[in-house]
Amino acid sequence: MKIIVVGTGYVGLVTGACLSDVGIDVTCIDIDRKKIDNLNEGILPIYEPGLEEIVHQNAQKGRLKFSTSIAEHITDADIIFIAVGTPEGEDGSADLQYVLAVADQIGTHLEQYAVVVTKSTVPVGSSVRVKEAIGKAMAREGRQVPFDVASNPEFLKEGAAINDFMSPDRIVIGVESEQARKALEQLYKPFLLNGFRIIFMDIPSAEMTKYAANAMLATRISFMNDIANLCERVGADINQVRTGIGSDPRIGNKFLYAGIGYGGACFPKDVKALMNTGEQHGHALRILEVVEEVNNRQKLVLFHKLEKHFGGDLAGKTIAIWGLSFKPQTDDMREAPSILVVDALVKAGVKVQAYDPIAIKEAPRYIPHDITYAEDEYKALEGADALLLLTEWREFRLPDWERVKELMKTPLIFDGRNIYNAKELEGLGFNYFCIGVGGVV
Ligand SMILES: NC(=O)c1ccc[n+]([C@@H]2O[C@H](COP(=O)([O-])OP(=O)(O)OC[C@H]3O[C@@H](n4cnc5c(N)ncnc54)[C@H](O)[C@@H]3O)[C@@H](O)[C@H]2O)c1
Ligand SMILES: O=c1ccn([C@@H]2O[C@H](COP(=O)(O)OP(=O)(O)O[C@H]3O[C@H](CO)[C@@H](O)[C@H](O)[C@H]3O)[C@@H](O)[C@H]2O)c(=O)[nH]1
Repeated sequence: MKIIVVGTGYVGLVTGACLSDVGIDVTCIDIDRKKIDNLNEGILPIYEPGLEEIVHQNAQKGRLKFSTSIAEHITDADIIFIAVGTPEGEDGSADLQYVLAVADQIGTHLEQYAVVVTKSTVPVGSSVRVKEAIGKAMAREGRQVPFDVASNPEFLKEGAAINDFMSPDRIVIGVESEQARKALEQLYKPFLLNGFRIIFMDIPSAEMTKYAANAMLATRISFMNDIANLCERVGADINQVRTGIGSDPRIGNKFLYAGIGYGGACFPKDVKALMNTGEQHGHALRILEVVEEVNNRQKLVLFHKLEKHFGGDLAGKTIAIWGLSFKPQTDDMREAPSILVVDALVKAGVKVQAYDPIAIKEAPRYIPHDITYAEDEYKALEGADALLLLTEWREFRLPDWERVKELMKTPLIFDGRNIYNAKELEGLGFNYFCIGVGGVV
């Protein structure tokens, strides 16, 4: 079996690497020549735990190749994955231009039957548009080659992508032909050995499943953040409330963590795209409007606590930040709450000293201010009036508190991820604030 994966970002590279790791011959294609040149030299474009090793091993064995040319590699491909970006368009809809450009290329060069699978997150109806774009390109070239389209949305989480791909809870596949169904069943066999399952459905339902899943998870997070803010006001503790409600199997204990709002390459844009689909079909998704509003507000909740603490005047203060990426174990800065927090701090006249173990290289592309990027977490604390914990990297969990206190001008901590223990820190002489805990605020 031979596979092509078009788009070599977080999803495409993980998909290509993991498929090659079970023995399949994979070529990853990207329009970005620098990315491909680097990959051919063993340099990865992203940070994802465990990915580098898999890429190197399989590239060495000749099972995983990288190229900029669909034309050169499409000849004997059985399955072609489209895994390019679907960024937010001006009106909030998913921009399909990259997906359709790939479809055009496929139609231009396809020589024998293949299944064209959309892995990118795309609105309902996109597979129809992919099919049309392929057909149009074939007509332009004066050829007719049989092909099928399918939808196989990806559910991996950044920072845990390899495990999510290798041991998926489920694989969702939308098909409209038996031949496509068989090809994809065969492809995913190696991943089903541990009892995981493929859920086959029609294509529109598969496309909708992806958005519904992300919108549901985003809703849980906004719900918990809203409850957390209420907990602060009534003297309850969101951490205890989470344990209490999470023990009900109908609710479950995952994705219930209050914090500084959801960010990343997916939830913010997918919630907007689903709302846009609703509007286009005369059915406004009112719940998601509020989910988004609560999230936007939550991203600045820590800043407002800090501002309140200093009586509304932050000018001239030095603030340390630990963590810039939108979540731990990734260098991804897309829609990271840190971008808004830094912006608000700088506009309030604050000197920002930030540290992130991995995203520190990527951060300046997203943070348009001249802030200090510290070499390590302790350097960021020098002379700081307060510390804001924005991303719960493991290495921030048990710092040397005595050293932290010595370095800071004032022992004041605002924890945006609730990773520290209020009593312990207060015992050590810190003034501690977190999210959703009455009495601590
Ligand atoms: N990042 C995630 O965790 C995640 C998880 C599940 C689904 N998704 C979805 O998967 C899709 C890809 O997301 P991503 O985060 O991997 O994107 P990304 O921005 O990291 O990568 C996209 C890649 O596609 C390449 N590309 C664009 N046009 C191309 C073309 N015409 N030919 C070849 N390559 C082209 C770009 O150069 C880039 O390398 C999106 O629809 C996203 O919503 C993302
Ligand atoms: O209880 C929680 C869980 C997550 N988050 C935040 O939510 C965001 C997203 O986190 P996560 O879902 O772990 O990472 P992503 O890589 O964005 O993964 C989501 O988006 C992907 C792209 O569509 C999907 O494939 C995944 O299934 C889906 O979890 C981050 O800002 C987290 O800090 C919380 O605030 N509280």
